[in-house]
Amino acid sequence: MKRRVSTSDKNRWADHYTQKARKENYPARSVYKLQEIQQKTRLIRKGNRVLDLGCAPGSWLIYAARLIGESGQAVGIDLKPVTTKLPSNASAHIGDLMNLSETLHDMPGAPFDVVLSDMAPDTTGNKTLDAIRSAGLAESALSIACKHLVKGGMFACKIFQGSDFDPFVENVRREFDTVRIFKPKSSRKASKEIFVIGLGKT
Ligand SMILES: C[S@@+](CC[C@H](N)C(=O)[O-])C[C@H]1O[C@@H](n2cnc3c(N)ncnc32)[C@H](O)[C@@H]1O
Repeated sequence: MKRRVSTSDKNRWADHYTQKARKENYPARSVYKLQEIQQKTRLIRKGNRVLDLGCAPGSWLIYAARLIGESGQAVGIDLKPVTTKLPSNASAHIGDLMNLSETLHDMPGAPFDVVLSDMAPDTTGNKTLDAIRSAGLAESALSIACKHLVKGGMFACKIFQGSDFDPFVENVRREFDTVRIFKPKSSRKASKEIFVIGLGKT
């Protein structure tokens, strides 16, 4: 018989990742989504230059900085400041990525080996509207990746599934050798979020 998932079960689940993040000194449990993506695709490598779009509060940035080591460089951008202390090979900048693409040429580390986007809109509760906004952010991330990735570069991007999801995947397919769609275990089952991964910028 199927067991209903109670609110307390959901809270326990959330607590598991929150507590693990706290123990491992990450400011957010979203780090485990990138960790799963990394285990599946080996997206980020030692010495890489990584651009992290929507980087606050900074857990992806810290994890990426660990993977790339001292010879690499991780640069993050977000509407909000990152207040967590970052390692010396990582930096965070404030900016709105819906209209910042051109100025990214001047960023330290550009052009990049990897572009990540965990950008998400403030959710309204209206799933259709949230998905449209998420797709706008994902398209903006893809356009940044196309302008600022090296040939052969990698891309991983969050999007909420909705009517713009399939066209977005097609747009990524046009720009990369291989495309994978991935729902991490650490992502809430009820969440519409999913990751589109582009391997090998053409
Ligand atoms: C889920 S959080 C990212 C968490 C981050 N990956 C981490 O592990 O710490 C999503 C972020 O996207 C950012 N964001 C949303 N719209 C943005 C925009 N237009 N420009 C820059 N950042 C944006 C939000 O401010 C928010 O911090």
